[in-house]
Amino acid sequence: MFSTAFLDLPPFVAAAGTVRLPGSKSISNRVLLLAALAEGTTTVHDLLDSDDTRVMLDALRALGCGVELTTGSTVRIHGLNGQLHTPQATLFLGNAGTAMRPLTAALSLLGGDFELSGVPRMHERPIGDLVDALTQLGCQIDYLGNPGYPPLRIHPVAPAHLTLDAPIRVRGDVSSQFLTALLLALPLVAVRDITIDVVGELISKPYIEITLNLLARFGIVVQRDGWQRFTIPAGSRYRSPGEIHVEADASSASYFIALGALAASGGALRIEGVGAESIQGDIRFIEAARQMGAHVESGPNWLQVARGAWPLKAIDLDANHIPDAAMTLAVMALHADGPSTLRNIASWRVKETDRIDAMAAELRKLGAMVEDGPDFIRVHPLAAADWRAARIKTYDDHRVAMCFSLAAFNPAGLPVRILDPHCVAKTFPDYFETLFTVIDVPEVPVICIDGPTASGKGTLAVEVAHELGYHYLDSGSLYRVTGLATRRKGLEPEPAYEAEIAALAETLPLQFVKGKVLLDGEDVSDAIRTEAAGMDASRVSALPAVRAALLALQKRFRRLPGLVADGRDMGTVIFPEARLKVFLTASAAQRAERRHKQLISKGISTTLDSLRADLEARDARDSSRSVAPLKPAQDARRLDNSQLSIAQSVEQVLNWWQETQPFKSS
Ligand SMILES: Nc1ncnc2c1ncn2[C@@H]1O[C@H](COP(=O)(O)OP(=O)(O)OP(=O)(O)O)[C@@H](O)[C@H]1O
Ligand SMILES: Nc1ccn([C@@H]2O[C@H](COP(=O)(O)O)[C@@H](O)[C@H]2O)c(=O)n1
Repeated sequence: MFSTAFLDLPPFVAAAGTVRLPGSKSISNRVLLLAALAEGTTTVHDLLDSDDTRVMLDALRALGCGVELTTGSTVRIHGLNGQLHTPQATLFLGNAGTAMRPLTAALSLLGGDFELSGVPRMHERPIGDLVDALTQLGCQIDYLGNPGYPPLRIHPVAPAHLTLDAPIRVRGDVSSQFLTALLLALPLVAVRDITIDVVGELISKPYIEITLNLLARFGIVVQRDGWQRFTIPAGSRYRSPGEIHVEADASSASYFIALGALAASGGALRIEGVGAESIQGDIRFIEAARQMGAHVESGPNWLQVARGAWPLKAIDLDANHIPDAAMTLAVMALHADGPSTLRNIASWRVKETDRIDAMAAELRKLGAMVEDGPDFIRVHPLAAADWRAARIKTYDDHRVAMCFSLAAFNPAGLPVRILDPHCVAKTFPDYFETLFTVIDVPEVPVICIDGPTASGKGTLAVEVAHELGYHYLDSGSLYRVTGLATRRKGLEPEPAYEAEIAALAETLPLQFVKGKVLLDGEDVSDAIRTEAAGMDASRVSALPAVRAALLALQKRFRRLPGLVADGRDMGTVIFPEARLKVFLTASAAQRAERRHKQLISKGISTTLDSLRADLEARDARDSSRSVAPLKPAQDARRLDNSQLSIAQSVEQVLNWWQETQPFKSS
């Protein structure tokens, strides 16, 4: 997961391969609540691990429900059998509508004292229609902030005081989650038939189908009369199915379906975990994608997508049945043969953010012409010359972030910057990592930082990599480990043993794990950091065959979203095409002093004079060797950090990097 302030996506040219998607958020949170209310233990497999499921699990624990995390995505829930062990709790539900709405209904009926709150955006998401419906029943709920919105206080009500004989009326035209909440909760008190009447045209019907389907898995068979009336039969009781598997998220599939439809070549994109027989309404995104020209094949548990028509065909769609996935169509529409209109999407305005406003604003940043209204958005195609490199604001909305990652696929070959990429944690924490496994880019960005010993290259490179979310290559550690392996083999780091040492380097059993360097499984991080090890590294690094042996390994570090590499020849030999090369220096006196402090802090005793002599000798050898000598690349930017703090050096390099990017004016 990327927790950086932004993530830059280089332009995509192709996509191919296989992705396995995380579990559906809608199914995960419904299943968790049903399992908690049911009698018996439910083992939930393939549960989504995300912000929204975590708040639901925390809430269930706070309510006294037994939650056992077994393997990574399997959870065992010990059901409460409709009886609360803890009839008092304060629950923080983040921005999870799939937790806030059903828990409000269930806790109002279970009897107890509860306070439910969330992040500020949750307090702007309406819940009044659900509270009104529950109040008709006799539940007692107070608004602790603005009327009609969380936070809420729920007071205990005895079941005998609930009015269950008249139909409960609930609005269906703002959010289908209100009806879902009632359907999930009312079996708790079904001593007689309970009828729910939907007022207004029910939106997002497929989500209600998921609810009914899952209720049936837990023993509750709801009678449905069209989409206006639902009856929970008297005597309904939740019974655990024992084991239940969560399908992969069909809305998340939409980004990869779109990618397959957009990618020019590279073969098909296969999506595993969800298929044509999914119970999720958003699977119907496939129909819309096909309408736009995507070539989609499907099986029970997989999808395979390739580009069909190109440009894509413009679409005019009532997207009420696929509200979440339809956002992806808005980005695909940039590549269509005319304006595309998505209608009947008023619910976008009350989601994680006002999604109509958000999509329109960010599409305009890319250069697109967009029209929008209370319940529609119309997106005009974008010609290659009109695309702009944009910084995409994500509004703490996972779907905005994921949709706009697709803007990195554009005919102008422009990158896209996604601000606050961490918001994908709501439903797909590893979204970007998954994306990077299937896309092809013309150039993975690299920043090279070369310079003499103890100039601060490693410190600077690690910080810059951290800020950008890039990978990091400490190339010196490869020579250091080679030097150590040489000694352990009883060899001298001398030209006489060049072939043997190169053979060692070629097959180093080396791993980098959580900042540690492992040689054949042994943590050698400290052993390679002594000055003697540095000197051995310098000796082996002067051997041409050793340098050649380590070449391919270093190049393999260049992976998306980018790399910061430090060493002596990063800019001159390993990545000569890098857009930013920094040659970092500091006076010998400063460097010796820094290294002295560094070693003393690690409990290694040494003297300033000997250190300075050692580092000067090492620099002299590194600069004078015949292959890949230490020297600035012709196009390197020089940075003398003798008088700079680490933070100032980092800022300078990030500013230089910024200058190489086309985001300035957006
Ligand atoms: N700008 C700076 N100001 C003060 N101290 C710094 C600065 N940059 C780095 N240092 C400190 O100098 C020491 C050496 O830095 P670092 O290990 O990053 O150097 P290096 O160039 O990677 O060394 P080597 O080439 O030997 O691996 C560290 O203790 C680090 O905290
Ligand atoms: N790209 C590189 C990196 C390092 N070396 C040699 O390894 C020695 C140790 O490197 P540190 O950065 O960890 O101090 C260094 O003195 C160089 O001789 C190299 O040749 N090329």
